[in-house]
Amino acid sequence: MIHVENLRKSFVVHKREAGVKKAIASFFCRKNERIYALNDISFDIKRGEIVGYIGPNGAGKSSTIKILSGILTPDSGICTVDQSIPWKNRKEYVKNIGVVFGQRSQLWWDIPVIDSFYLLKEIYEMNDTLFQESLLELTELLQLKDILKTPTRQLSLGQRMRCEIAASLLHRPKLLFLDEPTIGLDAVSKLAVREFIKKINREHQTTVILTTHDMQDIESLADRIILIGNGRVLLDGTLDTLRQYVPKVGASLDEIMVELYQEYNL
Ligand SMILES: Nc1ncnc2c1ncn2[C@@H]1O[C@H](COP(=O)(O)OP(=O)(O)OP(=O)(O)O)[C@@H](O)[C@H]1O
Repeated sequence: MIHVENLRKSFVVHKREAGVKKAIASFFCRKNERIYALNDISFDIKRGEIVGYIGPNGAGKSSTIKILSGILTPDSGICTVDQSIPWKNRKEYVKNIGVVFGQRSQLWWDIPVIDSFYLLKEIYEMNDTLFQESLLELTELLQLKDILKTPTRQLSLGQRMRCEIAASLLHRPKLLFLDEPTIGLDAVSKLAVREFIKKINREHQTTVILTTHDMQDIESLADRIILIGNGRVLLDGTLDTLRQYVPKVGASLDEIMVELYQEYNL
């Protein structure tokens, strides 16, 4: 379903120097530097998989998700999702994907959630029957009934995240990108989100790519883990593969990650 080969992405950033004098000098004479967010990433993902895409801060996880969802274009490399190139013909492409960025909202801030859903219906060009079916299913599964008429800005984080996930799935995409979907959620909301992800994967064979720093998300959801660091794939396997790398009896997944990051100098 997803084929990624030798993907590279760099950004040109303004180089800032420490100290007031150097900061003033660099204001008049800008020095730029190129940083490599993705440095040769390759992987394939099959339909129906739940993949945990993990790595330390700045590893390149969000950049990959942005390329896969067509928001960013890479410098070079191949990236296809069901034969489509994500950043080409985006209007059609987005009908097949759902995206949740835990740190950002795709809902309109000042209007009731249900109105955002109606706007998304138009954007995805959904027919009335499919929209009503989907809305009913998601409202029930994510317990949205009492919050649909509330403007997004008045929702708690947990309520908003349930609405974000519903918004990403209204048009029944085959592929779902979740970028830190449980960030800041309490234990009850985290469990509810995890259960919901398992359910839609099981019942609709939705392929899920999940980035998170919460190793319990990974433990509960991911069949497969792709660990990246400094824009490269460091490990691609199951949780057991990860555990075998650090054969320390009784080590938690967080401890294993710390050891791995140290081993790879991340
Ligand atoms: N728009 C941008 N302009 C400049 N640099 C960027 C931009 N987006 C990302 N980067 C840089 O690319 C690298 C990878 O960033 P990215 O956000 O993909 O990492 P990440 O693995 O998602 O990190 P985190 O876990 O902190 O969210 C970082 O060094 C980051 O500073």
